[in-house]
Amino acid sequence: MQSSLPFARIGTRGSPLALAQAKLVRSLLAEAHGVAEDRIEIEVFSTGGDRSQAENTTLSDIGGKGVFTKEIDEALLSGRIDLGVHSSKDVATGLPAGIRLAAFLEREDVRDAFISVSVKGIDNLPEGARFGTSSIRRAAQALRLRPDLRIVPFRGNVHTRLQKLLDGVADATLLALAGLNRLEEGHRATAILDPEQFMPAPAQGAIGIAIRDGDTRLAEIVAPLDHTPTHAAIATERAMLAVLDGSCRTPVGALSGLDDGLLTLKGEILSMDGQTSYRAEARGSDPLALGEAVGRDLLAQAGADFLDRWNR
Ligand SMILES: NCc1[nH]cc(CCC(=O)O)c1CC(=O)O
Repeated sequence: MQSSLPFARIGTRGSPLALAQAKLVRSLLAEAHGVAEDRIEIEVFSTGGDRSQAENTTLSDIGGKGVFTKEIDEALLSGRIDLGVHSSKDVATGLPAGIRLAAFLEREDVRDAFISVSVKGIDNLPEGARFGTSSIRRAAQALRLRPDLRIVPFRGNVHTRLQKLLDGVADATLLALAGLNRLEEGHRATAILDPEQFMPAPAQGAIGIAIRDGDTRLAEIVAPLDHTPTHAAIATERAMLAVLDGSCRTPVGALSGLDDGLLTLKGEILSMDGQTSYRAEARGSDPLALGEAVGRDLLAQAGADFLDRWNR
């Protein structure tokens, strides 16, 4: 009888990437606790972000925080599920009260991949080529190098975007190598971009697990899955983002690392057209303090009203 009770219920979005990530968490949890996988349930939620993709509106149209997590957050708070499994970069810096990102799996490759069916790299794109992305960061970083590119909105899940390329909707796109790898599509990358030049999104490549804050049973369940260096890296990148924002209307890149036991963080903000950008970097032992320091340095360089000046 006892063994048929669910051990834990996971909430996730329904995209192939989200499901692959939820299944990975399920198998790691089953292994860590010696329970059968079928005692860990996966419940799929459609979020505002998913619906906007289907309707082909933009994320800024629907706006608001937690567009990829709201429904999962609510199910977590109501007790319907125990764990929310997310791509950390899709989780707003201001989580609802009562929810906490408690564990992060070891980070996948943090870099962006360049994908094209016609050319080997961004430099080889012909004048005025169509660059498919709905990420304001990727658009700004591409336009910085190639102001002639025409940005084409490119939403939908990873497979949809790859198919759009094959269909000739755009000449090239950028995708997170992490997502491609988790879908066993890493071979689709035409080139892997230098993360110093194309700084990834804060928290890119890391699966995060949300729990109810203060629920010690849940904290114990996820603790064995937490990868300490990834946790520190995501904490510092998200702390930087929180200072800057957290408007999804500002192109922001982050790159953290470890150097001689100290955490390092580089951050970048760009104007929408990529023609103005600021960088800051620092090192430290406290992830939150480091992220806040780099974020404040960027704000000071750009001027706190940079959002209005750049993006009007
Ligand atoms: N916004 C969509 C999204 N959220 C997380 C990933 C990739 C996986 C990750 O960064 O963990 C992607 C797709 C992409 O940017 O290519």
